[in-house]
Amino acid sequence: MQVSGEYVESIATLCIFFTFSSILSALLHRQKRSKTSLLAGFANVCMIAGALVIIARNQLPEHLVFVLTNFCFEASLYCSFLAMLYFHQLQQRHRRKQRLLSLLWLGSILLLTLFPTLTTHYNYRMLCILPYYICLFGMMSWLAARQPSSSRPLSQSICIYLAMLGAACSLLRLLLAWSIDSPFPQADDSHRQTLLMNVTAVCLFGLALTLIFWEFENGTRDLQTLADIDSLTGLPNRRSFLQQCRQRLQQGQQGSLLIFDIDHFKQINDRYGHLAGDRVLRQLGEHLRGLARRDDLLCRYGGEEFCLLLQNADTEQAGRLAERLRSSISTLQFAVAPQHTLQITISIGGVALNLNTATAQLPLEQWLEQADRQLYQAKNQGRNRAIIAGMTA
Ligand SMILES: Nc1nc2c(ncn2[C@@H]2O[C@H](COP(=O)(O)OP(=O)(O)OP(=O)(O)O)[C@@H](O)[C@H]2O)c(=O)[nH]1
Repeated sequence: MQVSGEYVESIATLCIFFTFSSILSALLHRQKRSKTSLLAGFANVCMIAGALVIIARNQLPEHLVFVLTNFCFEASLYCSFLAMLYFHQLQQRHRRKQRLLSLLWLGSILLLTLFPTLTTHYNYRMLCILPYYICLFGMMSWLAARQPSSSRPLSQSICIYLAMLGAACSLLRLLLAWSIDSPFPQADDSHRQTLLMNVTAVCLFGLALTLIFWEFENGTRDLQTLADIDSLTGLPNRRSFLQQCRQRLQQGQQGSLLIFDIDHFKQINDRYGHLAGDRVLRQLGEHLRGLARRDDLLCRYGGEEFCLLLQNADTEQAGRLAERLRSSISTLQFAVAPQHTLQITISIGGVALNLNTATAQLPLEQWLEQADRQLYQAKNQGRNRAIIAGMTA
């Protein structure tokens, strides 16, 4: 049986993919079994099936080898495409595109199976299969690029470039194959085609693998958000606040620490219900976010208590800021039910973190205790007031 040089030279590359696939399976086992991971994993299984067909080419009719390998590689590309749709939850929105591309895929395979004479002309063969590759790679780079992301993760960029490279290689293959009117390309043409085919195969494999990493990166980011953010107000929680405060203290930064607490919050819960209380906390969180300066650290410390670390603010500045905060909150209207609003007041206790004094080495917990003591005083003195480290603002 005559064996195309194109296939022989590809075997080494495809064997390398086979090795990579073991790493991939290991990764898949560590991941939650989402549809994206499973489809991307299946894409690589299809690649390996294609590679096995090539390795066993001497035992199979040449025409069958050609049809089977293309079936496997096209299936692999289609699975990667589906994985990307599932990853971005776009599978419902792009139903028509999916149908069109699956028709293109099956159509090209049927054409090659039913009309074996087509395979005697290299350019016709390529015309049957390469438009599908160009379409799918092109669509994948478009899908990956249009996903909004404030800071583009590395996997997203790699996905975009791999898909663009795959589309470019397939287009170049088609252009170069156009003039080859024989069953197989000769010498130089064959080398060029093989090289481009191998690069396309690497793109295919890389895409599926990168999609898995992308999902993994997103998952890690989501977990981090869950660990750091209070789900009711969207503000940082106590844990992440304390962590950032400690970092700032270690860097020797000056500032003041305020703890504030809604006055008689229990009455709001008792009178309007817990959900209304939640609504008040959420709205207060939004107002505080608007009032805090860019470098300040704000958090929901727990229950109806919030904390604010004022960057570079001494006792006097902290007093002024606390007073401004207290008076602006007391004028706001909080919606607790449709067409029902109420006003609240807060009490504030604060302390300046003056690191030039003898207290510079105090651990953060002691600063918090001091601020809490001032808050306790503010409550005892009748609420709706701010007391900063002994001075009343
Ligand atoms: N709705 C709602 N209520 C909460 C939440 N966390 C704590 N609370 C309530 O906040 C109330 C706090 O009550 P207290 O500690 O007695 O304080 P207070 O009524 O604000 O009185 P003072 O602080 O002394 O002015 C309790 O009723 C808690 O159930 C929450 O996430 N949502």
